[in-house]
Order: sequence, then C-alpha cells, then structure tokens
Amino acid sequence: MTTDSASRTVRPGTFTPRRQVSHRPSASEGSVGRIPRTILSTPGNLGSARKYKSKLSIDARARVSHRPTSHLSPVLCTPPKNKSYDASRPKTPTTPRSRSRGAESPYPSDVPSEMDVTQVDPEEVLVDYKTVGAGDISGEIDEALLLQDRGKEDKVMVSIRIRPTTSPAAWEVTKGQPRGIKLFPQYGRSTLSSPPQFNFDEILTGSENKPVYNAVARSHVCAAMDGYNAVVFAYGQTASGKTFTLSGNEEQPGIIPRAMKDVFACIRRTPSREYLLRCSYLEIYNETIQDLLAPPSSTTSHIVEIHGSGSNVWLSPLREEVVTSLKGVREVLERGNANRRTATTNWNERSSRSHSVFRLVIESRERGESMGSAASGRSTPGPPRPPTPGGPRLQALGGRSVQMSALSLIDLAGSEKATSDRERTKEGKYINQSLLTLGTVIGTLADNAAKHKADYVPFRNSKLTRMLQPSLSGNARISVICTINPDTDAVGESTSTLSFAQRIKKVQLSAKKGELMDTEALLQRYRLEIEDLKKKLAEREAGSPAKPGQLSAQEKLEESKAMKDLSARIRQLTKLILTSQTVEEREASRPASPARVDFDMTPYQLQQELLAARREIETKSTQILSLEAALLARPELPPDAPEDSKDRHIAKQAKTIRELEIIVAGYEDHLGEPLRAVREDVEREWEVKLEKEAKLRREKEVWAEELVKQLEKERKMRNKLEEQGRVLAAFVNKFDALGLGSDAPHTPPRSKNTYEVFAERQKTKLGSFASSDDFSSNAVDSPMRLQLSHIKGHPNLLEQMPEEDPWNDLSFEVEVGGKENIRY
Ligand SMILES: Nc1ncnc2c1ncn2[C@@H]1O[C@H](COP(=O)(O)OP(=O)(O)OP(=O)(O)O)[C@@H](O)[C@H]1O
Repeated sequence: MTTDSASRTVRPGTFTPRRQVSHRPSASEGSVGRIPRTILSTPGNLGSARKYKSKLSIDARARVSHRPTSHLSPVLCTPPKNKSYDASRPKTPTTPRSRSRGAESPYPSDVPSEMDVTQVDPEEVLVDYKTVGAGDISGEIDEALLLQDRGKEDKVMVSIRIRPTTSPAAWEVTKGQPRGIKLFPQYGRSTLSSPPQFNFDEILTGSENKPVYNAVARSHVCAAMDGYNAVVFAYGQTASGKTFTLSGNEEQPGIIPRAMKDVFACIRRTPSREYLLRCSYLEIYNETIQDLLAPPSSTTSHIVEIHGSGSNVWLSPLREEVVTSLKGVREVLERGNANRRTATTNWNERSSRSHSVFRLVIESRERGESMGSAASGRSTPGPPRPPTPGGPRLQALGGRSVQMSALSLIDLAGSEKATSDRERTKEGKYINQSLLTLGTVIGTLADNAAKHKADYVPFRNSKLTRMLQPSLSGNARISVICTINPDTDAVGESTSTLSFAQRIKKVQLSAKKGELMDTEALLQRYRLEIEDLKKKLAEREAGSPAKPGQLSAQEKLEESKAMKDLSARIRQLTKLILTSQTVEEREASRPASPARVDFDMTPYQLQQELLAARREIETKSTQILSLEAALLARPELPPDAPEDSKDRHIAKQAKTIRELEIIVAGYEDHLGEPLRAVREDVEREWEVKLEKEAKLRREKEVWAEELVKQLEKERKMRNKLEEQGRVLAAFVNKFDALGLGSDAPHTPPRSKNTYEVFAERQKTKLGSFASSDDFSSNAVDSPMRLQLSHIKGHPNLLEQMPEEDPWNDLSFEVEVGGKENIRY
C-alpha cells in the first residue's frame, strides 16, 4: 500500500447521506470550529491585493476610483502591505518556504480530510439539480455564447489579453475579423521590414473579467460538463495579468471562480444527470510538483510524481477533494492559494513563482429512478472499490454509463528577465526553462500537424509538458489566453508571447467524450441494441413480401445480406449477454478474489500480482481440464438426484433449447427462405438472358453462312471472268492468226470481215481453239497487235475494266469448251 492509503488509516471517513448534502455543513462548514472564521469569511481573497508597478490606463483608473475597495486601486505606486492579504496568502520568503505548514498555513495542523475522495463513499456525495443552491449558480447561461467556438473544436482557441496601461502603447488592435494586433512601425526592430502583425480568435482589452471569461473559457467549461477534457491556460510575460485573468479578485472574479459557478449552473440545468465533482490543486515549483491541498499534518511528502506515459498519465500521491457546493470549491481554492508560492520581483509585487494547476474531475451518469446507493444498488457487492488515481470513482449502475472528464485551469508562471536576487534568479531559470520546453513541444506539435509528420515531441523535458501530454496530444479542448504588456519597453517579450500564441494555434486537437461502462451498463446496452435490431428485422420482414416484384436481383441480395447481418448481430449480442451473465453469476457466487487489483500499488507490486495471478490461472486451468474430463465421464444428473435439481436441470435445458430455437428460427425465417427465393429469381433471370444470347448466336451463324455463300459466288464469278478473259485473248489471237489484221498499209476489205468469220466459226462450232501458246505465236501479224501490246503491259487490265465496258456494244456470243455460250 502506498503512503496515501497509510495516511487514510489515520483519517476516519465521515459519510453523510447524500440527500442531506445541501443541508449539512460542507467540509469547510464542518470544520468551522477548527478553521479561523476570518478565512472562511473572506472567500474572495483569491486575487486580493495584486498589483503591478506600471501604470493603469485612464479608464481602468476611472473605474477603480469609483470602487475604493478595489484591489486594482493602488496600482500607481508600490502597494502598501496588506495584512489580511499576507495572512491568507503567504509570500515566498527569500528561500522557498518549508512544507511543514503548521506555522505558515492558515489551517491548523489537524484539519480533517472529510472530503478526501478516498474517504467518502461517492454515492453519498453526488450533486444534482436539487442539491445545487441558488447561491451556487451564476444565473442564466447564454446559449449563444456556448455555441461560439463549436466550429473550431479541432483547433486550440487562442486569445490575447492586453493589460491596460497609461504609458504609450506599442501595439494597436486592428478592426474586423479575425481580430488582429499590430506593432506600430516606429517600435519595430527594423524600419525596413514591415512590423509584425498577428491574428487571433479574440483580442481583449480592459479590466473587466466577465467578457474575458465569456469569450475564452465558458464554452470550454460547458464542453467539460459535456464529457470532454478541457484545458484553459494563461501564458505571458511576468506581470502581464495571468493571475488576474485566471483568479481575479473580489471585484473582478477571474476564470476559475466563474467557471465553478457555471459548473453548478450546468448541473442545475441538467435534471437528468447526477454528478461527482472532485478537485485537486498543485503547483510546479523549481521542477517539483507540490500538492497544494495536502493536509499540513501529513507526515508524508507533498511531492507528487507523474506516472504512466503517453495519453495515460496520472499523478500520485495527489489529494483530491470532493466538492458538493460552490462554497466547498471556494474553500479548496483558498486553501490551495494560501500554499502557493509568490514573491515580490522587480516587475510584480506578487509574482507567481510556480505554475499552478487547478483541476476539477467531473463524473456524471443518468439519474436512476430511485436515489441512494441502496436503491440503485452497487453492481459489485462488497466494499467500495479501491481508489484509482485520476480514475473513475462513480460506478456505472443499472446500465447507466459514466461520463468522465477533467477541466484544468492553469496559471503559468511568467517568463522574466534576470534579476539581482539569487533565489528569484534560480526560480526564473526553472520557469524560463519549462516555458521554453512548452514552446518547443508546441512548435513540434504544430509542425507535425502542418506537415503530417510524427516527429518526436520532447514532452519529458519538463514536468509541465509531461503533465499536459494527454491534453496537448489532442484529447482535450484547449483555450489559451496570452497576456501581454503593451508598453514600449516590453515589445520583445510581447512579440515572443504572440509568436508562441501563433504557434499553438496550429496544434491539432481531436477531443473524445470520456465514457466509462461497467459490465451491467454494457449488458444493458446490448439488451437495448438487441431490442432495436429485432424491431428493425421485424420491419424488414413486414416490408419484404410487398416488395419482391419491385426489387431487382441485386437489391434482393442486398436485402438478404442486411437481414443476415442483423441476425448475426443479434446472435452475437445474445452470446455476449449469456457469457457475461455466466461470468457475473460465477463472480457473485464465489468469495471476492484475493487478487483484486489495487490501483495504488507500485508497478513492482502489480507485476508480482500479475505473476501470482498467472500461476493461479495455470493451476485452475489444469483443474478445469481434469474436472471437465470427469464431467464427461458421468451423466449430467444421477438418476437419484433430488427433484429440485432435476427441475433446475430441465429448466436450464429448456432455456438452451429456446435459445437455439430462436436462433434456428431466425436463420430459417430470415436467411434460408430469402436465399432460396433469390437463387430462383437469379436463375430465371439468367435463363432468359441465355436464351436471348443463343438466339442472337443462331442469327449470326445464318448470316455467316450467307456470307460464305456470297463469297463463294463471287469467287466463281471471278474465275469465270478470268476464264472469259483468257477465251477472249485466245479468240483475238486466232483472229489475228487468220490474218484479219496487219501492220501493213490498209488493204481493201475482203469478202468476209471479222464478224462474219466469227459468226461462221460459231456456226461450224469451232469450239476448240488452239492453246494460248498457239495463238500468241501467231499474234505477230495480228491487225490488233497495237491493242494487245497495251494488254500485255497490264496483265490485270481486264480485271480493271470499267463497269461501263465500251466493249459491251461489240457484244457477241462464243461457245466455250462446247458447254455454254458466253456473251461478249
Ligand atoms: N487587465 C488588467 N486590469 C487591471 N489590472 C490588471 C490587469 N492585468 C493585470 N493587472 C494587475 O497587474 C498586476 C500583475 O498582474 P498579475 O499578477 O496577474 O500578473 P501575472 O502575469 O500573473 O504575473 P506573474 O507571472 O509574475 O505571476 C496585478 O496587480 C493585477 O491586478
């Protein structure tokens, strides 16, 4: 066990029935006898008597002059020491103050830890709309304000707050959207280059804290109430107004007190949920994390360690206080602030010498029908579960899941120049170093986001960045308010603050709602899902008989697949429920395991536990195997078994049969039938398609046959023509051989001309002409030689004859081979 739990043993837990929370004295009230009344009666001392040495603007002065009690009034000179202030918030002496607070803390050393979260039953300290008193809320929340940055949820919201000044300002705010801030050219480093200009989500001026809260923090507070982690932090040069913005003072409450009011306002506006609120407050001083709420009497160290890595980081030992009212929160804040380290520096009368983190963990769940732990019933019997540092305390009951988120409000120490004081110089070195690391981390994250890289981010280089790792890595809505001093002698620091603001704007976020479920909640979710799925299945079933004709095969397939999916999911969920119930039954029937995990254990202890658990599992597995073998070897129930166990067995079997029947019926109804019908439809559709294709093919074959015939005809025709050509040539040669033509001077026509001879030959059936060789040898003297020479030079001339054959007019018939007459 850790020191934390050791300390728990000396602090008896005081449980108060939950319904009485609003009526019973709160932690602070309860200890009135021990805590000085002066402290309780000055709730607003969070930001009391803060001053800075530079002058305020005229309007700020005018405002404070109307309020003589305002803590902003004595700004024109170094403030006189304020006794009550000193008493409530001790300043750091020249060396860091001792952590044994008996002397310094306003709280006596025996302040009980009544609201320590480890000492109360969470079910007894829930807050809901009934328990929130009218004084706990800030009035109506403007819905429009909550919706303001909804569109920028994946980006860090970055705003600038310019502290009022009476000196000439080096910066001017540009008009329009996005809001810009520009350095007057005369204050730029070089007159040649244009002076820097920056654009941001908001640029705020003046001393009013309400508009600042509304603009930069309200939507983030509401996001935290909605289940998202949210971080608001102030960054800037020393004395630029970070603490004034975060904590403010009685006149001008800052972001923290306003946020707390809104938390309770939100609870009051949400009657359907109940909440468990717990807060912690720490500071990082000289790279050491100190618990600002640790009880002064505690002998244990106040040094808090960071455990875990990546997005799973937690702090331990860290005291968390349950708060049930605004008064309770205020008391916690006062106590923490009283322990914070501040000191007078050259620039700030009360400079924060550390980074402070106020964290509110919000757990909530739907309200049950009846209230109280007995009515709602714990899902796990026995004593409350061991505390989990940073983990859930509220249990998911009756299927109601628990939403868990954290709202972190961070006041960073301011960057500063060197000072003559050695102690301040050392602190300043640590402050500057951790701010530098924050800048590097932000720069790398921004670069990674812009260039889609995954470069190593040096979170571990400082406690601050390591602690902020889960949020900076993306799982939080972040709002940064950068405070600047507009004076001309702070241009360098302001420019560096604005560059940091510019870089952090590029960091990519993707906050997820934190939801926790226990077995019962999961089972309930499964049951609801099954109901829903069954309804859907029934609707589909009811709709499908009306549709079949209208659906295409594809649609039917999809419909069948959807039904199949639904049935599969129902089966899967039913199985999950049965498995979980069996596990739960077994859990309930056996004594609590001695190996139940205590989350306060050290990693070594956990490892040992793990080894022991593994060994036990092995032994149990062997036992199970042998038991199973024995079970198989004997009948389920001996014949002489008692009647009631027989009945139980029968009931169990009947239940299994019913389950199987449902599954089988579901399969048959929703899977078998539609599939068969679909298959038939598909087959029918394809048959028609096939027939069409076959017909088309037949038609094509006929066409192809026709084509072949046509070709054959053409080929024959061509052969015939060639044959005719040859016959004609032979005829002409013969004609010449008969001496009916010569190159000699024209002889008077003889008694028979060519046609007559031809006709005569035809008559005497001179069908067998001499071979072409014959007639070519005789062709020399042919009167048609001239024309033949043309033909010889162009063997294909006959083929190329124009369709309008001039020889047509000279047509005559000749008998070829005694078979048929050919017309020429
Ligand atoms: N906007 C403002 N209007 C009026 N007064 C302001 C404003 N901002 C800061 N101040 C005053 O300036 C002084 C210094 O402010 P504050 O302590 O908040 O600075 P800081 O940035 O937290 O400094 P450090 O980093 O040193 O802690 C305080 O007295 C505060 O009241």
